[in-house]
Amino acid sequence: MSAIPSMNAELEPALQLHQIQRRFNGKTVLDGISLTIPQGELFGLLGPSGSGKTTLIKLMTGIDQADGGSVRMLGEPIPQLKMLQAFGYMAQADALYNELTGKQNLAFFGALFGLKGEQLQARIQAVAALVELTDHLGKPVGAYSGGMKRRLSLAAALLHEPRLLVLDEPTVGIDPVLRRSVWAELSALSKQGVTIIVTTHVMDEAEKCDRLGMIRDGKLIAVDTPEAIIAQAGVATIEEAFIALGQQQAVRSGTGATR
Ligand SMILES: Nc1ncnc2c1ncn2[C@@H]1O[C@H](COP(=O)(O)OP(=O)(O)OP(=O)(O)O)[C@@H](O)[C@H]1O
Repeated sequence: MSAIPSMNAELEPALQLHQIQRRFNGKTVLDGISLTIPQGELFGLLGPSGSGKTTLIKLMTGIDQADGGSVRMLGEPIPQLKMLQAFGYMAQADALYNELTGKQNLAFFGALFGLKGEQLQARIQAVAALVELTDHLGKPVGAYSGGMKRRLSLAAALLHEPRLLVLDEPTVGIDPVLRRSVWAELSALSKQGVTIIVTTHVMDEAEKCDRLGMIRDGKLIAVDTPEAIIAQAGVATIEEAFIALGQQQAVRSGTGATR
């Protein structure tokens, strides 16, 4: 595992968001979001397209800054340069170099995290095996399929063995068999104490999370275990809960939307 940023980091929540506000061009995109995610939790963020999931995830890592409220990662205020080593981030759009091979891409990202020599080579092999790309490491990324690029981005986020993983729709474009193996690995990492925050549209993925945050129109409308959210909505599945709680929120906020 990478170095712990502060003496008390073991005792701190992985993330603490307090009253987060974010506006773009005068429009409020995140509105008063408060959320604490303890270390070791597998936390899922669920919400319709445009509800603010990516914006929230960017604020959690310090890639973007809130207009109001505060974010702490492992007890440290975010954004902060030294915290960049503390987490692995997989963006929704793959930030890969098409003209470089898969291996060269991983070597580049590994070097950014201070990995070198045998350690770097060993980590490249380990993460490539994990996402089943070992046989494709020598190919230029421009020749990869969309799913292969997603898998390479996930491998890059895992290279430096971060204590916190922030993944924006990591399984989009990945076939169901590999999706299952990626989730098996996320569950295994979570059991080892790695905190994982993941956005998803896929309901069976949401059910695998320890807790879920449902976001709608920039507000957190439910935060709890999948079972408790289903019970709260008085329905049988997460998908139904998602629809029912969304409709209740729409009625409360007077938007009338039914998504
Ligand atoms: N840099 C930006 N400038 C202006 N508007 C933005 C910017 N980033 C996000 N938005 C707006 O904020 C809202 C929330 O976007 P966000 O990408 O966070 O949603 P999302 O829930 O991640 O959606 P999806 O599931 O489709 O990825 C949208 O209305 C989007 O257009």
